[in-house]
Amino acid sequence: MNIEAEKATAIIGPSGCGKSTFVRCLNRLHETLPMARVDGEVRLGEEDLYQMDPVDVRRVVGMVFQKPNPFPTLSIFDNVAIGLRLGGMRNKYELQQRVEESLRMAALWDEVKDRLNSPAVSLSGGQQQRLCIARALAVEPEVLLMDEPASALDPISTLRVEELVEQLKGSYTIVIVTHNMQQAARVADQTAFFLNGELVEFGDTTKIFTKPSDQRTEDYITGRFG
Ligand SMILES: Nc1ncnc2c1ncn2[C@@H]1O[C@H](COP(=O)(O)OP(=O)(O)OP(=O)(O)O)[C@@H](O)[C@H]1O
Repeated sequence: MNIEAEKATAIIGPSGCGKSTFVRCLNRLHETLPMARVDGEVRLGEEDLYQMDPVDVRRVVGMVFQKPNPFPTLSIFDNVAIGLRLGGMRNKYELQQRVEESLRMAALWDEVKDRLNSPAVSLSGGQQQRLCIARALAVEPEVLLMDEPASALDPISTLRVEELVEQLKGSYTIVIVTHNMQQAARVADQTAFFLNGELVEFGDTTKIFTKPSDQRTEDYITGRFG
């Protein structure tokens, strides 16, 4: 698959078809599983991600998971700052700047600017998810992987996350796993359809949803299965 830079690519397919497994290959998370074996190649520009230090890979390729997972003992500020501090940023002013910028990009700043020292877990689920997006953006990744980022959220928070994907895709390369075909159609420029661990079809979202080449894609998007 040639995932285009600074666009949003959706990964769709029925439950268990391998969507999460696929995106986890893109930032090498699956290697943490016992008995994992690696085949093939993932390139970011000219660089082979599997030749890089995995810690560097995860800085360049950030990830947001289905359930918001802020660090429960840390404040809102520290959740966003942690990656920067681990990367060696010590200057307080610089940290503040970057935290604010990341929270603004995640469309959360206005809601939290007066309580940055409150625990992250005091936020609503939708706010926590935007906090996790801010945490991922703080270290300035090139790619943002989102594994069903809105499926645990209410409709209003879902809409906010979708709006965010729209905004972010001009600056970041986004790969979003979604169960929701309408969501894929709304936010993604390109869509990949997976079935039984196999990539069946990949192309422009409009084409996948209006004129798919493969019968299995057509059956899935018209609701015949899955
Ligand atoms: N290409 C593959 N070959 C063999 N097994 C695979 C392949 N891809 C995924 N699997 C296995 O299939 C199972 C489901 O995969 P995964 O969780 O990635 O699916 P999913 O599409 O994200 O599912 P869900 O939508 O329910 O979250 C896992 O046990 C995974 O190890």
